[in-house]
Amino acid sequence: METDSDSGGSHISATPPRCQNPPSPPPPQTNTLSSSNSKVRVNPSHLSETKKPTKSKPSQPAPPTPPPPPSDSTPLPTLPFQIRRSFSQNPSISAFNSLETLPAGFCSRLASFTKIQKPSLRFENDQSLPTPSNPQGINGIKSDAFAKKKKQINLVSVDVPLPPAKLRKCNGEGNFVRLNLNNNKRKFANKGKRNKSFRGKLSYRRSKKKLNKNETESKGAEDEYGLIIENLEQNQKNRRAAGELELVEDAVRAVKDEASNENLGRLLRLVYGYDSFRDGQLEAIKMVLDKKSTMLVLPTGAGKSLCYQIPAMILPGLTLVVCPLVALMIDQLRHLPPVIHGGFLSSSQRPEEVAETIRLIQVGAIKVLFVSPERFLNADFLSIFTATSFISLVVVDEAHCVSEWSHNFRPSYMRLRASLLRARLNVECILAMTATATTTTLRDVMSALEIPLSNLIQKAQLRDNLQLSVSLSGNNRMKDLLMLMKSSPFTEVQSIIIYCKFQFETDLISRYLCDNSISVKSYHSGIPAKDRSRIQELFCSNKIRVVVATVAFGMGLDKRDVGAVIHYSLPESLEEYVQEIGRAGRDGRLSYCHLFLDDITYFRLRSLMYSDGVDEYAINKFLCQVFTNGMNSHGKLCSLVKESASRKFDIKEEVMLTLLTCLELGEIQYLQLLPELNVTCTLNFHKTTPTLLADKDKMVATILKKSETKQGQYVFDIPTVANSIGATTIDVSNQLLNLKMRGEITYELKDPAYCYTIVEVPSDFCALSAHLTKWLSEVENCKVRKLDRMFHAAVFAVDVCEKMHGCNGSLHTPCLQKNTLDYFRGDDNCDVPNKIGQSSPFLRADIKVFLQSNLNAKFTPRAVARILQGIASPAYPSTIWSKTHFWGRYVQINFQVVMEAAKAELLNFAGKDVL
Ligand SMILES: Nc1ncnc2c1ncn2[C@@H]1O[C@H](COP(=O)(O)OP(=O)(O)OP(=O)(O)O)[C@@H](O)[C@H]1O
Repeated sequence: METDSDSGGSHISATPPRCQNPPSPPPPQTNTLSSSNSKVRVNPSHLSETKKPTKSKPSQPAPPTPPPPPSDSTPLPTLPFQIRRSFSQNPSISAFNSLETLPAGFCSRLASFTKIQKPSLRFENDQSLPTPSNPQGINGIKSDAFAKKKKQINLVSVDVPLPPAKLRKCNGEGNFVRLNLNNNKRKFANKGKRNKSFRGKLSYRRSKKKLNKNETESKGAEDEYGLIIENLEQNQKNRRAAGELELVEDAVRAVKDEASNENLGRLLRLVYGYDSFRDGQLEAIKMVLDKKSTMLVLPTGAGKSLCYQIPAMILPGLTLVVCPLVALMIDQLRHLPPVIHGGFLSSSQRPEEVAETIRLIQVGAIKVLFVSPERFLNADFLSIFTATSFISLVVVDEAHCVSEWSHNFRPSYMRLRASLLRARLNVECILAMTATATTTTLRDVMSALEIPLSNLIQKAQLRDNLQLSVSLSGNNRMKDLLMLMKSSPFTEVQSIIIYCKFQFETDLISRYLCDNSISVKSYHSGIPAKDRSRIQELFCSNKIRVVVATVAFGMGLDKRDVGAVIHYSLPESLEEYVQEIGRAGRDGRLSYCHLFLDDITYFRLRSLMYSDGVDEYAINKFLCQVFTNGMNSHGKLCSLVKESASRKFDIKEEVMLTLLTCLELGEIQYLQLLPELNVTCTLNFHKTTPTLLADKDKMVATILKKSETKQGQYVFDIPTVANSIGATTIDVSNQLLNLKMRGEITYELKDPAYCYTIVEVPSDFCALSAHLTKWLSEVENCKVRKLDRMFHAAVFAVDVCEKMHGCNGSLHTPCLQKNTLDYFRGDDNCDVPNKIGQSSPFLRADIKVFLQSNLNAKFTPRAVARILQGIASPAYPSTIWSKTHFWGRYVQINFQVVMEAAKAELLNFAGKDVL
């Protein structure tokens, strides 16, 4: 089985990899929704399909064409941020972005802002502005700016000001400038604002246009008339906005004077248009304004974002929001109310975009900044924050990711420990937010972030408007699904999300539903990002009724009227279940959540829970490589090429990262991680001969010494060169870029690697490997327990509860709610009965045959057990090993039992690597 990247960025103890290899289509069967078939026999053929090869293409050297040298006078002439340079000529505008510092005469300046804003409102449609056909535009904005603006989601510009109107009712339009750049400017800028009479005039204009096709004179007059109306409309809006902004200004001042319920309520009404706070919101906002670090646990869709947005308006410094996924950041950014200027930093941005965002932070033009936890590896990022651009609040969104006992642990979240935040960023207050955390997870998160137990705000983690049901399903789940979709209440529901475990399933199901006249699209991380956002857009605008998706869909999706969520496959934990059903009924209306339960999915998922495990022996070898690399080079740069190391030690890349992070952030700091880098450089010289250039440039001289030459190209390792000249990898990259800009060289980088410097070499490798192995195995067991709890809750609903807890027929809301809430509130460490087999009479014999038929291969017990359970690993990829008919044959037997049997059989084989 191949890993599917739809794990939402999860790592070792998080969501296990998704399987991409399709099982054989289920044979036709007659069971219906009610005729369940819980005793599913495992059919090995379902588990041994051919896998899609994931081999990466060897990269080709770039054609050696030197780029044209740029002009000195215009260093980055075509960049979108050029548009905003006028900011520096008008420093007062920066104040606009901080409600904290709104100047007294602010509103009177609004008129001049709108003068600038007018062209930007018309940016897309106005022929006088740059378009692909008119690249220059009246303002001389070049076509590149036009072409690139779509990408500039975080362009919170200071001379393209806030939207003049729309202070009331935050409707997800977010910051105007960002939305401009999302290609929807016009739509958003005017959305819902034109009054009836204006619409009437527009349609009058349109119909007139049709009638008088050739009457150009009257058309011109009509356009002029339209423009006058539009300008009047705009002026009115600006006046309204000025008035409303003044009110917001007043309300902010009032809250700063006294954070009373009344003052906060007024601000809520003005900025969001909501009448009252929801449960938990006011409490959380007040705690944060009191600078008390807080743990906030509210159900999905309960309005957690507002709990940092309001403080961001009041607090003097920046609010830094840490999000696990870029998509989530962008989504949150879009949902900021227009009065709060936001930005984000991510590795997907171009250096110029990052530089511009940093500049805006430094001039105080950004109030809320979204970053990924990986950003904390970057020394440049940490150095942005100074006495003038300081952080008032750090928000840890999806805070459960901090804990390895959560369903979605991310090692990079370990970087968010309070001690580190305080030491590096001088952070006073932390707000941690989640919708799904067990007591164990909460304790862990609060301890890492040093949040006192008394500062926990926790409300029930399930909303009452979700009607929950489960049904057993056998071999023809697709047919069951179709029947469900064609029955009440699902037929009446406008928007439905169907969650599947594997990418191939989403495509298969969406084809099947399409064939049965249902408007549907599939969504998973294998689909190009552009298409994914299009699908999300179509779904949000009700142009597609159903989305069949993996876990990749939904995080941050705030479509209020999703009426149903169907789980085609069992979720991996109750946390995942709650997150996903939480996409339904965000408008508070009754919504339907159905789960199909089948044993095969459970067995397969349970096997996958073991795909991250590592043997002590492998960890020991890994540690040797990590530290022997730099035995004599304390403080020097070291790197570990991800792909080759992963294959060599048979450890997944995410697990290697987890281990390295533990070595950095554990009790003893053994190393310091640096940003990841492509470390192998293949370089061509163009203008000057290499030796002549080496005479003038120390780095080039070192490159010549440290390179291998292949067909006239110089191939070298960036950290090696950096170490030799006593520079950082960033310095080397910058110098290379500089030479490239001068037309001297072209180069290509490959081999993504983890980079680090060694702080201390461990004194006892064996003890350290034992410790890390034990930890990884505890994390693995925790994941297995979570899956068992999910399975148990679903089985209980269909098999056991029968009219207990008020359940009725196929509706299981009371018992599922109870089981879920008990799980979140109680001890999640306890084992529950499971269906997994503990022995098989043929197991040992099959292992023996398997080993005999693969005498040339070297196996560990774990490797054998993985193959028998159909789990791919870096050294035993499914492309090769799924061809054996033993692949996945023992998926229904406990992994540990299979591993023990493999160990015993391996011991009988002399010459094998037995552990
Ligand atoms: N006091 C309120 N009154 C009415 N609607 C509100 C209120 N607070 C927030 N909302 C709305 O509720 C919706 C969900 O808010 P938000 O996205 O912040 O939820 P969330 O708790 O972060 O959910 P998730 O965990 O699923 O991301 C938004 O549309 C938001 O505008």
